[in-house]
Amino acid sequence: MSRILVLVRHGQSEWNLKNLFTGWKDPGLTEKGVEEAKSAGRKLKEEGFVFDTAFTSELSRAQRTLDLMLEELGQTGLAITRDVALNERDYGDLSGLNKDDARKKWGEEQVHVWRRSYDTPPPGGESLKDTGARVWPYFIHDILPKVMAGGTVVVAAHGNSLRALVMALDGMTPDQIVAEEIATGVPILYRLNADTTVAEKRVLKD
Ligand SMILES: O=C(O)[C@H](O)COP(=O)(O)O
Repeated sequence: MSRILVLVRHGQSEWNLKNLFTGWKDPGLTEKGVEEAKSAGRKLKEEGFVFDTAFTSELSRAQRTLDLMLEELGQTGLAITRDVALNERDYGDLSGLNKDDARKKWGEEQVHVWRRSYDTPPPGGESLKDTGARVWPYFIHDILPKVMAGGTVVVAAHGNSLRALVMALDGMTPDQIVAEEIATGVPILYRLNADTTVAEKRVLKD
């Protein structure tokens, strides 16, 4: 019974590099992002992971990251389920704006609240709570049963869709989640107990 869940945020995107709010926009990976994805795959291979199934969002940066990891793992034929529920938080009216320009316009504190608070949505977009309201049910109905069946499951997704998942798995409060950052291309491993609680968590940093 392995009950392993691996979460990976996509590698650096073109808009991460340009420091733009991205949300549901769909830029590709940079060269560095491609390298980060390959390196995540190599780390998982070194650890001996063989996945039973994979999940990703409907955005190409997460899909490409997953494909590159699976190539490194020699698992290109793996079944992949793509679902909009795993997409990045919708950044609404901020999408496409430069993050430093936004700080100049609305102030450092307001922008931080939009980016990291639990329940304050950016204008026209989703709060982390809103993002969780679509990520959590999808996780419970579609992903968790595969893990609980003894599977080894990989999820390639986004900074905030993964913050929502980590919040639930780690039992974090709305205050605690403010400080949680998910790095690009760094696998986060969870091994679950038979009652779905977390037996072990490891972050595969360099
Ligand atoms: O959508 C974005 O801009 C990024 O992927 C995540 O942004 P954040 O660091 O502001 O949450």
